Amino acid sequence: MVKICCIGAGYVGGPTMAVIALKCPSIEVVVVDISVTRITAWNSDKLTIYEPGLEDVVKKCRGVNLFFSTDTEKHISEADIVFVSVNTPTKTRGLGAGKAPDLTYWESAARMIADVAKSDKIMVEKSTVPVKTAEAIEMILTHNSKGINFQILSNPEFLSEGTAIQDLFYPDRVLIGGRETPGGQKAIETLKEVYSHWVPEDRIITTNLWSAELSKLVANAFLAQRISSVNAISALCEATGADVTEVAHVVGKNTRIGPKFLNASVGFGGSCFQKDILNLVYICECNGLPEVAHYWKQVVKINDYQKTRFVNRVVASMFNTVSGKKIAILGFAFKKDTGDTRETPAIDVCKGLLGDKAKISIYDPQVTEDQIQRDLTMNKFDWDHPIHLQPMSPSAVKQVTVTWDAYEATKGAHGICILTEWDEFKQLDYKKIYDNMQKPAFLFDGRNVVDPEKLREIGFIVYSIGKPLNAWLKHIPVVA
Ligand SMILES: NC(=O)c1ccc[n+]([C@@H]2O[C@H](COP(=O)([O-])OP(=O)(O)OC[C@H]3O[C@@H](n4cnc5c(N)ncnc54)[C@H](O)[C@@H]3O)[C@@H](O)[C@H]2O)c1
Ligand SMILES: O=c1ccn([C@@H]2O[C@H](COP(=O)(O)OP(=O)(O)O[C@H]3O[C@H](CO)[C@@H](O)[C@H](O)[C@H]3O)[C@@H](O)[C@H]2O)c(=O)[nH]1
Repeated sequence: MVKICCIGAGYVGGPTMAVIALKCPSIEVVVVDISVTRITAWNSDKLTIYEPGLEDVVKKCRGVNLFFSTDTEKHISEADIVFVSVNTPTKTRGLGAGKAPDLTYWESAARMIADVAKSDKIMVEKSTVPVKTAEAIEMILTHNSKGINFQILSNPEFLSEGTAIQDLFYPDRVLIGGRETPGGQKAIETLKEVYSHWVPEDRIITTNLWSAELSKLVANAFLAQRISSVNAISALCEATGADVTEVAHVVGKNTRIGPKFLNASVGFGGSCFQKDILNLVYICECNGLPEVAHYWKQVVKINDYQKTRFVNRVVASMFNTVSGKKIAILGFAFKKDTGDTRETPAIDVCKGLLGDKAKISIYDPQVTEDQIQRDLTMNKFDWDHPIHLQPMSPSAVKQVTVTWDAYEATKGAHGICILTEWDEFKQLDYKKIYDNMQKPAFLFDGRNVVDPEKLREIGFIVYSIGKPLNAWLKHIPVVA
């Protein structure tokens, strides 16, 4: 029986390995992690992450051919294929701080493999890493190999949170990069065989190692660039009376552009886009390509601009101050159908409003109070380290309350900000909400989930990203 071990039981390691186990009953899959809490949760009824469909898959395979363990050494040494799916955070200090990825966890995983391996292994890069990482890993492995043969493959993951299981069941493509040597090609074939259990052959792309590593960064950069492009246009729409939804619809009808990923928003979030673009920027700089670096940096800059613009719009509209006012935040996760808050725009918006002394009341169907408090007190990029290495939140932010009910969160509020596009926010009784708010009642829709006209009929002053403005908002200058 082929044995797979995956190092890192996070948002990628957990779901990808669960799907491999489900689709390949003849393969034993063990997911290991240094975090005891995470492994305990994976072995319990309350999985460590919320992802539609994941629980079903895990329940079907756990204890059969899918296992979660902290016994890293044992399972690495027994495995034929070792996936590495650990964190690759942005460096916070030293060379490349604020841009380059911190490969500490990667390197320690590679050293662990070299230490405990007793037989030949294929090591698969599942984490998103800078191009040429495989070369560094090869060096660590071969210098410590004790005669063992290691083949390194790059097999970046393209799943999106909230749709991870569907993305894994029906991937647009699976990418496998390897060395162009007979050993490298044989390793590619071995991994290809695993995916062939459910992925059609024409969707499995094989390339050289560097193309595979780079393609992952570029794919994310292109996706994020689309959002920054439409978000930049949203500002122009507000200034001119055009409607960004209509503009995006028209533009997306061009088959060369396509309709997906053109929703204007308060900004993109998530653990990947910003980190991966900064990584790309750093690689360009290191390769003497400052113009290319500058080009991609703008995608992140526009995203920051969009978040600041949103906060300024809220404060300016509410008579230039939110001091002492209750602002309800609907949605804290970085997108719907996930409880993940990494780099969520809600953090920046809340911090901006707190900076103006607002009192904030937050409701998100999947995010706990503890998580929100941690997010609002943590420094930039600290969130991307294994949980047990993250700083504890020193003291709760007192001006923030968290509830499990949208009506409670909005009761007595002066304004509402919608920051995640949860479907349930479309169905709320906005008349009831309006009746329980201070007047004038403001609503700032950062995800374009509500119908602004209907809400204006109720009496709200509504701001929707990139849409024609209320008469009141039109005359208020907003400086981002
Ligand atoms: N989250 C996504 O949607 C997504 C999608 C595609 C790619 N990626 C990439 O995949 C990688 C992992 O992302 P994630 O979201 O799963 O991160 P995560 O933080 O959820 O999980 C990483 C896990 O690795 C563990 N870990 C770290 N060092 C370890 C070690 N030496 N031994 C054992 N376990 C160790 C951590 O404790 C943590 O549980 C990143 O490079 C990310 O960029 C993420
Ligand atoms: O039209 C859109 C689409 C998305 N977003 C926002 O963009 C962010 C990222 O969304 P999405 O890409 O759907 O989720 P991720 O889970 O971050 O997935 C991205 O990052 C992963 C990690 O690398 C990749 O594997 C995926 O292919 C890539 O889509 C979220 O805040 C979304 O709300 C918008 O604002 N407008």
